[in-house]
Amino acid sequence: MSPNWLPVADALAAMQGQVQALTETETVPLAAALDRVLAQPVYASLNVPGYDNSAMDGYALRAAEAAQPLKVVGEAFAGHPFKGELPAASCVRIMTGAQVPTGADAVVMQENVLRDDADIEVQTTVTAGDNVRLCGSDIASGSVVLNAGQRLTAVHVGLLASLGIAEVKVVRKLRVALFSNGDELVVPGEPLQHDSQIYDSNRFTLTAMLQRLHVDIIDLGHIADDPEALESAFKQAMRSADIVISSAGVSVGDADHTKNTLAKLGSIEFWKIAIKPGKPFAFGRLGDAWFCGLPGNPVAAVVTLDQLVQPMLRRMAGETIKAPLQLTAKAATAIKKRPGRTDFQRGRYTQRDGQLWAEPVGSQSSAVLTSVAQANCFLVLEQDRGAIEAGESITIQPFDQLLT
Ligand SMILES: Nc1nc2c(c(=O)[nH]1)N[C@H]1C(S)=C(S)[C@@H](COP(=O)(O)OP(=O)(O)OC[C@H]3O[C@@H](n4cnc5c(N)ncnc54)[C@H](O)[C@@H]3O)O[C@H]1N2
Ligand code: MOO
Repeated sequence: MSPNWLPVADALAAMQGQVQALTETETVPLAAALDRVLAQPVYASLNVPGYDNSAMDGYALRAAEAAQPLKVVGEAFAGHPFKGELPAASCVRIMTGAQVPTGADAVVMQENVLRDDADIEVQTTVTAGDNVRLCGSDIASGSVVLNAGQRLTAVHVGLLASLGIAEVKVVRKLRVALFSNGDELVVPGEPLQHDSQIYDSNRFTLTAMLQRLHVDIIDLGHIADDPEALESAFKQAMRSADIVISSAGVSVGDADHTKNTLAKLGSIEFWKIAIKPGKPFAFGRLGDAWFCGLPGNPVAAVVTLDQLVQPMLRRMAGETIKAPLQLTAKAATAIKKRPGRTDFQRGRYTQRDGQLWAEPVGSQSSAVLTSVAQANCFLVLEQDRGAIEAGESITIQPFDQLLT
């Protein structure tokens, strides 16, 4: 193995260590809060539920009196409570969500009650607290409901609404400039002029993956393999973005100008990672912006954005980072692998007889995007590992939000 290839964990640690979370914030209404990152913790200013209420349609009563006939003295509906205290030897007809009357300490489901005009007979044993949802049992007033750094899901938005919160302070969106590089590239929709042209698929794949991260994308199109054109794209990108991402031109070919341009306008932090695919990944500084140069091979671009750039983007966006979900599976077939790089092979996992099984799918060439389309996970094969036999344990990483 070349000593210059940085292990994946070291690359991730270096990127995480260097970038900082944005400090600018904005306040957004709840309806626009989905997928934004909280800039400060949210405290509950009230109890949820705000009062003891019934979990069932039935009768509110005192558990200690449940064995005797009880007189129905009134009704309680959600939003329309029973007024006053429950008299002795009586009960209140109550609906789900209605406030439990003062004095009552349990609710009996109507299915467990015999009703005869104005009286009921309870047909079951009753304990105080039965079918009562206590005030503050979901959220206690004064408690932290969500921490700063939380990316808001639909359920988080619902929690905030349940507290009466109409707007939240979030970290401003990350600005990501993106361009692809290569004389062979043609924009989809335009005709290919000759045999050695290809469609610029990477810019569309990467844009779509970035959309899942809810960043603002500054699309600079595709740039020719020309140092001057590249320099001007770099300059435009670094003026407008927090992070600049490019595809292709990071290898050692005569038309691979990305690295030199980065060195000229900024600095290269590292280049060449022990990852397969994606080895010629470049990371550096461009003025106030960060730069990630993804390799041109379509699968390498996908893997490096997902595995190396995504955690860094999340950190810059102010998010508290979680390690990706990794599971242990058994290899369903033998798997080709050479020691030297951590492989992210495209695979499929299934569950059979209580056991996860996984195997590579399609071609493992980094030019073959269809294998990613057929896969549902990465087979994460450790750097020092060699060929794997069927039945050996392997680590899999189910595709995350960027790839599903
Ligand atoms: N002598 C060496 N050659 C190569 C090495 C190496 O270490 N030594 N590394 C190989 C690896 S690994 C990769 S990955 C590629 C990376 O190449 P570049 O990032 O410089 O990209 P290009 O050479 O321009 O293109 C590679 C490949 O990808 C296609 N491509 C480029 N852009 C797009 C796009 N926007 N959409 C779709 N496809 C794209 C391009 O046509 C090439 O086929 O270098 C190896 N070579
Ligand atoms: O990164 Mo390259 O895609 O390993 O072939």
